[in-house]
Amino acid sequence: MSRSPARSRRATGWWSAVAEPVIELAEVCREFPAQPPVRALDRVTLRVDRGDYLAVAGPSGSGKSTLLNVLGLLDRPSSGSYRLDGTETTALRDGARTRLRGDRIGFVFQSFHLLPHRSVVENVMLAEVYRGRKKAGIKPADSGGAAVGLRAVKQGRGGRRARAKAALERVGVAHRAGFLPGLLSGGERQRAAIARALMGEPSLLLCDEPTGNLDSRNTEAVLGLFDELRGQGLTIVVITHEREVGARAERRVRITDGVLVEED
Ligand SMILES: Nc1ncnc2c1ncn2[C@@H]1O[C@H](COP(=O)(O)OP(=O)(O)OP(=O)(O)O)[C@@H](O)[C@H]1O
Repeated sequence: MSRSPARSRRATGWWSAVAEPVIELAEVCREFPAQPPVRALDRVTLRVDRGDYLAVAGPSGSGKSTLLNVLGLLDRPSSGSYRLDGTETTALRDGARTRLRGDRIGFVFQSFHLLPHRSVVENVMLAEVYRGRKKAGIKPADSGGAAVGLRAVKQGRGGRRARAKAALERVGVAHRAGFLPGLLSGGERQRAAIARALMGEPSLLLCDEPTGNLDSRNTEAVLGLFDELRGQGLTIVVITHEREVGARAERRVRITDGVLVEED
């Protein structure tokens, strides 16, 4: 589906004057070999603009994880086109896909995947190691917020710590930087995991049931954070079974048997 620039201007922020596509899926199919073959995504067409906040719902087995894997460049469509930030991804080699993923996409999962014996700030710092951004001379994508200056980047490991602290600041848990994850509440842990996802200033945050392990108060804190991040120009896609999470999103789509339909 294509969306008018006017519709995207509902979001606020300097970046929203012109709608700028981050995700463009066109007629994407993903089939898995089986007898008969499973069509987990069936001609999915979807455009998500910079600063959009999209919730994806659907019954078990409908194709949500497959969609997330395709959007996250963890899996390739069997056919169709996927442009991410203007780059056609389907024909890219594995190395280029990995680099694009590391530069542009942050992932948030239901279970926070924080290393229990590393402090919160070290967990966030590790994101850069895994992203292969150790040298980190790369200019962050222009999503505003906690971009740290070149001086910090040049400080090597110290720069990484400064960037991690800035990311923790951005999500409101800088005061827990030196703690082990086990001492944090569920909501604080998820915010730390979001800080880790924000390292490298991605343009797209892909979230799989991000509030599935949280009580209502912590869910509210994470949803408030998503609102803020979106206001800073981050694009957020959330897979969720939870009605209240879907209700907070600007747009909702539902997948049934691999077919994606936009809801009102
Ligand atoms: N690697 C695979 N090989 C074969 N079939 C697969 C594979 N991955 C997914 N499928 C099938 O594709 C369909 C969509 O699966 P998917 O995991 O995307 O659903 P989902 O909506 O995320 O489900 P859930 O909410 O239960 O996690 C299902 O029928 C599933 O069995």
